[in-house]
Amino acid sequence: MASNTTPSIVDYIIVGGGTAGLVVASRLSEDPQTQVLVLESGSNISTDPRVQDVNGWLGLLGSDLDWNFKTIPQPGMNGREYAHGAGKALGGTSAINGMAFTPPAPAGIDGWAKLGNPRWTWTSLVPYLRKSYTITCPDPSICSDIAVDEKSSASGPIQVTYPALEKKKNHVLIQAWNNAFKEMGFDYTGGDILAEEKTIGSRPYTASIDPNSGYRSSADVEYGALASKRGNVTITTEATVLRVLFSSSESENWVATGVDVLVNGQTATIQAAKEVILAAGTFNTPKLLELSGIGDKDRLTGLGIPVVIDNPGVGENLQNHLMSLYPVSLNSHPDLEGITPGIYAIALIRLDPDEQEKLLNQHISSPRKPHEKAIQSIIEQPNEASALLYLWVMPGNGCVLGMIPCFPFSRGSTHISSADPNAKPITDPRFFSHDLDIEIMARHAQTLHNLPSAPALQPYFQQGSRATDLEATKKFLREEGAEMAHHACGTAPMLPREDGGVVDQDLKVYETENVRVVDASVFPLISSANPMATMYAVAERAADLIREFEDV
Ligand SMILES: Cc1cc2nc3c(=O)[nH]c(=O)nc-3n(C[C@H](O)[C@H](O)[C@H](O)COP(=O)(O)OP(=O)(O)OC[C@H]3O[C@@H](n4cnc5c(N)ncnc54)[C@H](O)[C@@H]3O)c2cc1C
Repeated sequence: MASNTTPSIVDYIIVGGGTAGLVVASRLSEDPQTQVLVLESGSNISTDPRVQDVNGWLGLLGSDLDWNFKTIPQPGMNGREYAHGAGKALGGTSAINGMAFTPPAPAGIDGWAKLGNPRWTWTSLVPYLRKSYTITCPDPSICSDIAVDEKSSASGPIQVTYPALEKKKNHVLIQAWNNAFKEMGFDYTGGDILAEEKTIGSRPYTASIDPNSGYRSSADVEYGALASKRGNVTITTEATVLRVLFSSSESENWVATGVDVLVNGQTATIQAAKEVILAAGTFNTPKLLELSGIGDKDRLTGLGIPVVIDNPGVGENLQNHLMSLYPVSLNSHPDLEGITPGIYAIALIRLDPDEQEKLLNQHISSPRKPHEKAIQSIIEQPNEASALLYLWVMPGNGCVLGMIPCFPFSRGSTHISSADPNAKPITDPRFFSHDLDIEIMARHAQTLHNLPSAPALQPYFQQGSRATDLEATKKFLREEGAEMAHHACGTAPMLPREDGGVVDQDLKVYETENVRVVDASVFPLISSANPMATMYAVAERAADLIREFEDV
């Protein structure tokens, strides 16, 4: 798959062979006349048992396959700092992640339009979601048992399945979970996972696992393999791009001529006849933009980097999910004999609407910022969720109940602090810097802590002792109970320039002729849940924009 002979000129240079980069490489190379080069820092580990093993992904964090980014201490979280994973390998983070495959909430994507991108709506994205994955039941009779509709409107390279459904024994606990949420007013939503009618409700857990091989189905294994069969694609691994090069601006916009890349210990210049596409991820893409002279002029000048485009939005708007985990023990109940470990089910829930309205009025001051308005308009809709809960059975009698608030209000940043390409960026998510985040999370944490005593679940769970008083819950979350999910995005956002935007609706970097960003840094608003499914769809659409199949 990977090549040692890197061409010196191609049509498209894709910086980063990760989740998004390999989708774009695979689609652009469908035209045999188009020469595509992927430059990836990591190596090709597609057949490495460590990544294939779907149960071993937690062990990849902090390994040689991880960029090992870190946040600075977070004042809103008792000064804690966090290690943020990011895949350094062909396949990028799709090769090391937790594989939860959760499509975005329709209203969440419509929020992108509300933020100033009228042509990015749920309706415009859904064909690309369908184009990116195929979902298969482990066994049709098993799926009908739990009311999963076998029919799906999707057919694409990423293989998705329902891992917990395979063992019929597991269904009792899943049914109990569904019943518990039904009792709370959140009905089960089986069927097509691209549910358009409503986001709230419980649903089966779906993961990017190939049901035939039982291995991880990642961008390298699926899209990368498609691309590498073609003679017009070169994938060079262990190649780190240092900067994008520009010709002096004769016209209104800057033209990228290529990149400088470190490969085999040597710096080489590679030319792009058409475009440079940055797909280096949420932390490395803004870093590369800044190293290339695109960013806040004072920051760049202070570091001795010649300014190409003064855009203070680069590296700002960082968003990430927080999560809270509640370890509980299962009872030795006959219904649970022989159950297998793994994530069983999820549920998307919302707060009591009156309480939520009070909170929004109390904690958002006027004038409301664009993202505050957009989030409010999403979570006020009766069918939209403000948190995702999940049930994860551990080996033995252990179990973890998890909760992730869907749309955080806090915004952070990631910036270079040195012109040295080897230096890590300084990342400050500013968790809980917006009051609403702790208020909303604490209320959902109370629901989480009460779950084991829900009538439908109570026979199966030993009762825990977590505080449910609101103030105590807030304190607990700040001090130890809130953890960072690895869903960072938004640091080169698709937004109007005056609102801090870095790319336009064609994903083109403002004031450039031919530099695009296609990775999670363009998300103007975080996906309601795990972002990988959204990433694949955005990358599929980006490929059509680049080859002008679609005129947004
Ligand atoms: C531990 C962990 C668990 C997660 N679990 C889930 C989950 O279960 N479900 C879910 O939906 N999401 C999950 N995510 C998030 C999700 O995987 C990411 O949001 C998504 O994969 C990001 O895709 P991307 O294309 O933006 O970046 P990436 O996939 O990270 O791709 C960027 C690529 O660029 C390369 N690169 C960077 N800099 C350079 C450079 N200078 N030169 C050349 N190459 C470079 C990188 O090595 C990498 O391959 C998880 C993330 C982590 C870290």
